[in-house]
Amino acid sequence: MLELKNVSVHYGRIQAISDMSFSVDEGEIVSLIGANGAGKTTTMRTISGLLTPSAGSITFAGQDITRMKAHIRVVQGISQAPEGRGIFPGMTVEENLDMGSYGRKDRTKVADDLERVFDLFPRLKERIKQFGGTMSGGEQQMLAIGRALMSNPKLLLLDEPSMGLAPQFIRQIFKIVTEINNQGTTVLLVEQNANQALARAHRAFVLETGSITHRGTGKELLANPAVKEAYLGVG
Ligand SMILES: Nc1ncnc2c1ncn2[C@@H]1O[C@H](COP(=O)(O)OP(=O)(O)OP(=O)(O)O)[C@@H](O)[C@H]1O
Repeated sequence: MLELKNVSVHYGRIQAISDMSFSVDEGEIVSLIGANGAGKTTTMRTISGLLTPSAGSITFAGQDITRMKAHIRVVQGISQAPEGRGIFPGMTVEENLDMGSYGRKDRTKVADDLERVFDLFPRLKERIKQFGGTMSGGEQQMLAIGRALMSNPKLLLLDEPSMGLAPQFIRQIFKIVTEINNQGTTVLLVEQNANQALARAHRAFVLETGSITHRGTGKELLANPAVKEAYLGVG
């Protein structure tokens, strides 16, 4: 479904990603783990089209999207719930979700997608008229994921969905990620919470200073001694 080939990304002269290659198959949950500054967010923003690679190529569903504009990628089926959520604080839950379906003409299907979001996150339905900015961190994360689902993506990009959340919300968010995937949406997940991200992933990659250093199934990486020592808090 998605393939990055020899991708490099620069911020001016600073190289954030070096010669990165990986793929995501349809139906998978793929996790990208790594420390602060490893390049996880840069990778996500490059896939969603907010950054352009300085080298390499990205294909999605058989199409070269390396230089495609971000809003066209959304129409093609790539949607991102960004790091830090990025919801519209002065808009209600309903308006935030509406923004996620902006421009879609298939309004009957949009109504079905809204039902899907409310089934996944009943809390959003209860709070439909509440302003986004007054919701708790966990609720805002639900709203960010819900809004991303409102474009009916084939590939959902989740950038650190567990960041800053209380433990009960973290468990809930990861459970919902699996549920979204079971419903047929392919997921690329970026996380510092390596334990959960690997446990939920079909395949995973470890990113260190802009390069992939380990790859395997989620289970393999959970059992890998080097990954355990560096990311899972056990020797
Ligand atoms: N706008 C920017 N300008 C210059 N350098 C940047 C910019 N954004 C990120 N970087 C640098 O690029 C590298 C990768 O950053 P990135 O945010 O992708 O890492 P990350 O793995 O997502 O980290 P975090 O978990 O802290 O968000 C870092 O060295 C960072 O300092």
